[in-house]
Parts: sequence; structure tokens; C-alpha cells
Amino acid sequence: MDGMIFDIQHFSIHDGPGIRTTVFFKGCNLRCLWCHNPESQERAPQLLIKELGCIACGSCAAVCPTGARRLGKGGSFIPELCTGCGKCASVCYPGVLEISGKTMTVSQVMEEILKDVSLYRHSGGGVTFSGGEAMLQINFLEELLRECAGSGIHTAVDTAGSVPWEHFRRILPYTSLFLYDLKCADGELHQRVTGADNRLIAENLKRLKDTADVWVRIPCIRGINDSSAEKEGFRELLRKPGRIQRIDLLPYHSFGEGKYRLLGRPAPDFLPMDAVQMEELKKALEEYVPVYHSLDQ
Ligand SMILES: C[S@@+](CC[C@H](N)C(=O)[O-])C[C@H]1O[C@@H](n2cnc3c(N)ncnc32)[C@H](O)[C@@H]1O
Ligand code: SF4
Repeated sequence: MDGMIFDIQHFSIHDGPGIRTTVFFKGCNLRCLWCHNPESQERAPQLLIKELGCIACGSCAAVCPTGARRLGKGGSFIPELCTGCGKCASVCYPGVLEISGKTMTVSQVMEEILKDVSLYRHSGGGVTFSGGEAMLQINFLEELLRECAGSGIHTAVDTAGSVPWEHFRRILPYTSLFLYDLKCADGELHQRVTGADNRLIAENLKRLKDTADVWVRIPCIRGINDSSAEKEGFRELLRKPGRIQRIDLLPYHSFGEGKYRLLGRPAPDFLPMDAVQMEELKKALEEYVPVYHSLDQ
């Protein structure tokens, strides 16, 4: 069995307990305006193009089967013609072109994961499956989780939760922890800034928190989810925490900016909530569950 992966990061320390290997699945059914992984959103492989470094050698244009890459300084590009086949990137000697997204088998991913087993043991870490939305490739994810669980590796699934409950049910036996994102409490706002309704997300959390260990994560973005209505909405969602062990408040950051440029897309322009807003949200939620944010660490 295989799936579409765009990155595997070793030595992650922000994706669950201990030192972890994070496997990033490509493809997402949300379109959060602030997403720091824009290359994760489309399921198909995509060409990333650096602004500088092209020597106009023409190798890319010579091998492109669809005419998406044309010759010229900087090499012109017609995205609609690109199939993400990667032929141009494979001959790009200065490394200006790169393909994001690769089909990998379960054994190939497991080989990467197993390289870090001693790190997991010493740090209390494990593997985190993130993305994109890992739960959209449910057969592949289930198989990987089963293999990890069979090897005694701690597993976390990082999800926005907008998938049928059946997907959760299938992976529950092999998942040690869910990292569950809540973006906005208000339905209309959620639809506007992520492109998706949040009712399913709220319903799934309600069931999940009574069934599995969960860490909730909230990206904290000024002008998006910093209103008192949102604060009250988050309180309502988290009022009966069940097995929610902690809430992590993630201040917005712009680390994804360069990747938007590589994709030829305009970069988002948001600000994180300020320290006072973060502290207020923390106070509002810690009545129910311990809350952490980067200002604590
Ligand atoms: C890229 S998402 C992938 C997993 C899943 N799709 C989700 O949204 O939870 C991983 C985490 O990054 C966070 N995130 C995304 N963009 C961010 C940004 N610009 N600043 C801070 N956190 C961000 C999300 O809120 C989520 O907790
Ligand atoms: S759900 Fe996660 S991966 Fe998908 S667009 Fe939002 S932040 Fe990005």
C-alpha cells in the first residue's frame, strides 16, 4: 500500500511528547488562510520554484512533456500545464526546481521511522502523522499506525478533525494520542477562513475526548479568533474536557512565507495574538484543562 507524503522530519519537538519523527501527508480538505504548510493542501505533487539561481540552461524545458516549463531567464512556467511529474526538477542542476510530494509505500515510511527508535525510547517520544490532513489517506494511515503500534512506538495523529467519525473509529486502537486543532468556534467565521464548516469538527471532538487521549491546539491569530465571542465559544467547546490532557495555544507565525513564494502564491499577512490576548485566552480555558503557550517555555 502507498500514500502521498511531502516531508518526513526527524527530531521534532513540537508535535507531541518527547522527540518525534513527523510524517507529513499531502492533501487537505481545509484551506486555512494562515496555513504554514501551503504545499500540503493539494494532494498531487507540485513544483516549487526558487526565485533565484536559474542559469537558463534550458534543461527543464527540454524534458518537460507538457510544455509547462519554457526557456528564458528564470524559466517561464505555465502552472495549468504542469502535472507535477518532476522530470524538470530531476535535471535542474542548480537546484532551482523541486517537487513537493512523493508516493511512498508503508515499508519506505517505516524504514524512516525505525531509524529513530532509540530517540523515542530515551525521550518518551514517538511518531506523529501530520500534514495536510493525514486522515484523508485513511487506509495508508491505518496501516502505518498498525505497524508502529506493533513495534511498540508511541503514535500521535495531528488532525483538523473534519473527516467522518468512521475514520477515527478505525485508527483508535493504534493511536496513542490525538493532536486536535480548533481554529474558530463560530461556524460562519470558520467557513470563511478555512473554507469548511466546523460542526463535524465539534461533533468529532465531543466523541473523541471520551474515547482517546487528546491535546487540543488553537492557532492564535489576531483579527481572526481573538474576539471575546471566540473565547466564549472555545470555553463552550472545552467545558467538559473528558480525556483532553492539555491545550496548546500556538501564536501565528510566518515561517511558511517562503513556501508560498515557491508555489507562486501570495503569502498570508497576519499577526499573532499579543501577549495580553494569549494570557486572557489561557485564563479563560485553564479553568477546565492545563493550558500552555510559547511564552511559558
Ligand atoms: C499544518 S497543520 C497540519 C495538521 C492539521 N491539518 C491541522 O490543521 O491541525 C499543523 C499545525 O500547524 C498549525 N499552524 C498552521 N499554520 C500556522 C501558522 N501560520 N502559525 C502557527 N501555527 C500554524 C495548525 O494550527 C496545526 O496545529
Ligand atoms: S487544516 Fe491544517 S494543513 Fe489544512 S489548511 Fe488548515 S492548517 Fe493547513
